[in-house]
Amino acid sequence: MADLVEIKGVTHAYRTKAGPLPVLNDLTISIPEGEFCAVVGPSGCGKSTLTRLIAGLMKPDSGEVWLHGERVKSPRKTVGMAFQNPVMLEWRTILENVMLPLEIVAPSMPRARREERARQLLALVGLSGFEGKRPSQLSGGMRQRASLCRAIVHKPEVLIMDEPFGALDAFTREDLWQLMHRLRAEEPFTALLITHDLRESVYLADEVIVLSDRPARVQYRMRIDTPSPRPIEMLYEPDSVARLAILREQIEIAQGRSGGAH
Ligand SMILES: Nc1ncnc2c1ncn2[C@@H]1O[C@H](COP(=O)(O)OP(=O)(O)OP(=O)(O)O)[C@@H](O)[C@H]1O
Repeated sequence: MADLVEIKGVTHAYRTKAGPLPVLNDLTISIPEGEFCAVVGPSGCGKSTLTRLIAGLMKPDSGEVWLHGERVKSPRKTVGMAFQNPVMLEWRTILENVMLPLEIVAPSMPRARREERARQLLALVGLSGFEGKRPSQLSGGMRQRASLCRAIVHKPEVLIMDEPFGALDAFTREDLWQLMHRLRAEEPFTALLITHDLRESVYLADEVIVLSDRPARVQYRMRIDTPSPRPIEMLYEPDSVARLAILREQIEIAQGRSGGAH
C-alpha cells in the first residue's frame, strides 16, 4: 500500500532578485499512515519550504507530493498545522479557536457536535475549565496545547508541526513532548515534525530524517522502533545517547563542520 505522505523527487528553487535560490534537491520522503517523522537539518536548509509543499501552499518546480494516494496540487483543508507561535484569534474564546477548522472542513456539522469534539480534546490536553478564556489569558504552554487541539480537531490527514515547542521553556517543552505521546495513543495521527532539537526528534519520532544544507537532500535516516508512548527517561538510556551522538555528527556534516573527529 502507498504511504500516506509521499514526497517524490522534489526539487525547488525560489526566484529572488539575485537569481534562483535552490532550496530542495531531489527530495524523496515517505511517511506511512500513523507514523511520526521528524525532520532536522541546518538552519535555512529548506525545512519550512517542505511543509508548505505538503500543505499544497506551493508547487515544486519538479517532483510530486502525494497525500493519501492523491496528488497535492492546491491548498489542502485536511492538513493540520502547528507553528512555533500559535496564531490564535483574540476575539474568539479558546473553545471557538479550537472549533475553527471544523467550521471550514465540516460546515454542516451541528455546532453542538463541533463544541463537544473541541471540549473533548481540550480535556485531553488538560485545559478543561479554560474553554471560555481568550488566548492572551493563557500561558505560552497552554496556548500551544490549545493550538495542538486545533491542529487535530478535524482529524487531519497529516499533522504538520514546524518548531511547535521552540519558544517554550525546557520543562514545559518536555511536558508537551509527553502530551504528544498521549495524544497519539488517544487520537492516532500521521505527523511530520520540523525541529532543531535532536532530543525532541529522538523522543517523538519513529523516523528521524537529517537534511543536508541548502539545497536540501536527504542525508541520513534513523529508525527508532521504541513503541509509543515512551517514558521521558528513555532519553537518558544508552541507546538514545548513542542515537543523539550520531544525529549530532550528521548535523555537523550537513553544516560542513565535521572534522571526522567523533
Ligand atoms: N518566499 C521565499 N522567497 C525567497 N526565498 C525564500 C522564501 N522562503 C524561504 N526562502 C529562503 O529559502 C531558504 C529556505 O527557507 P526555509 O524557511 O524553508 O528554511 P528552514 O530550514 O525552515 O529554516 P530555519 O531552520 O531557519 O527555520 C532560506 O534561505 C530562506 O531565506
